[in-house]
Amino acid sequence: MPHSQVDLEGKSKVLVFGAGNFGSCLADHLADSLHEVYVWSRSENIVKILNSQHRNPEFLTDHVFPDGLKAVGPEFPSAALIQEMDVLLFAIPTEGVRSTLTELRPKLNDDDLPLMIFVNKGVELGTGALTLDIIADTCGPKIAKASTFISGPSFAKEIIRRQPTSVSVSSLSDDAAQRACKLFHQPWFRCYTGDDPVGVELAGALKNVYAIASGIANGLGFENNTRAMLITRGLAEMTRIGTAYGASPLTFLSLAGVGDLFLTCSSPTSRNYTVGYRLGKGEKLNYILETLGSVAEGVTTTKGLKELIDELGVTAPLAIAVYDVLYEGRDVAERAKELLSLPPIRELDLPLQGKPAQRLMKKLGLANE
Ligand SMILES: NC(=O)C1=CN([C@@H]2O[C@H](COP(=O)(O)OP(=O)(O)OC[C@H]3O[C@@H](n4cnc5c(N)ncnc54)[C@H](O)[C@@H]3O)[C@@H](O)[C@H]2O)C=CC1
Ligand SMILES: O=C(CO)COP(=O)(O)O
Repeated sequence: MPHSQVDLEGKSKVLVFGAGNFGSCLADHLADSLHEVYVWSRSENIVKILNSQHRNPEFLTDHVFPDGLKAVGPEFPSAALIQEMDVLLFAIPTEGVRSTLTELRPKLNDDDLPLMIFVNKGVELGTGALTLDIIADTCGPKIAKASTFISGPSFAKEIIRRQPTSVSVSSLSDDAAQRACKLFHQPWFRCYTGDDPVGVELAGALKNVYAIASGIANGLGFENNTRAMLITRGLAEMTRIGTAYGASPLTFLSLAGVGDLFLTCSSPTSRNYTVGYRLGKGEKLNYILETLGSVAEGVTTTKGLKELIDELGVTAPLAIAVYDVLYEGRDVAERAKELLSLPPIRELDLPLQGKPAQRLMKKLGLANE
């Protein structure tokens, strides 16, 4: 039976790309549900220790992984292994997606394509591209249209302890979203399907920028009222950007939207919040990134977002302020003071345009010229 027809309520073969915090935790979740799971790491040490001691020496180091979980690498997985898989799950930062898919593409069997699921939360540096766009460029529209995006309030450190968690599972293909949902859904990991991957991707990427802002505010000594202001005005800004892009405004009220925004703006478990907090305390960005030990996608996303905001012509004072602090060397306290001195505006205003998403849908053959 072709992999695309495999009923994922049964047991599936899954290859996870990336053995960082999120890749390891999702591999653990799926192996625990008795799927046959392989995780690829570029680190020889991680592969060795995961296979011999069922531990990841760099991420989630306290956790003992299921015996059935197998690590592969550091070489890129072989065509033979890839073609055996029902599902490929990509848990690598957005900056690595294009090169990974370029290497993967010739190894795929076009007559028997696996379900492809992406969990990264960012826009590509230099191009501002969403992952859906990167997939279309590297793998073509057929694979892009069937790709699925999982996003939502989901700290790896809590999933690994089976804290009840919910996520948005979105794809242009309802069948693919349903299959991904069946694969992951458990009482402690509830999945909600949807058909706005553009909105889900934008929400997941943008919330990281506002998490940096929230961390900065807390680092500067501001408390709960200020955080609530940032979350609410951040949501208005995200929705404005997303709607101008062509996403549904409702997506920003989903788990991938306000759910993840609330989570990452409120907790030091968030790496993006932590980057902001340390900036607010006066540390230098380079030093923070060198010592963080894990990716904070919001830092690169802020750069791509600035270009997108300019292109769309939307008002996004919080995102621009984060950009100024990260990339223009602006002093955090001074920049916060400027934000607080802005004149009042109408509270809710959504421009309905959507040209980038329309261009992307045309590329995928889903919209008329
Ligand atoms: N940690 C979390 O709680 C969550 C993370 N995410 C997203 O998942 C993605 C991965 O995040 P984490 O696993 O937390 O990051 P991490 O920093 O813990 O691990 C990233 C992993 O990707 C690998 N990697 C980096 N560049 C690569 C490349 N070019 N090719 C192949 N592998 C590469 C690294 O070696 C590492 O194993 C990010 O986009 C993040 O926003 C999403 C939800 C929750
Ligand atoms: O996206 C996340 C949880 O949903 C993780 O956030 P950080 O990348 O800021 O740690």
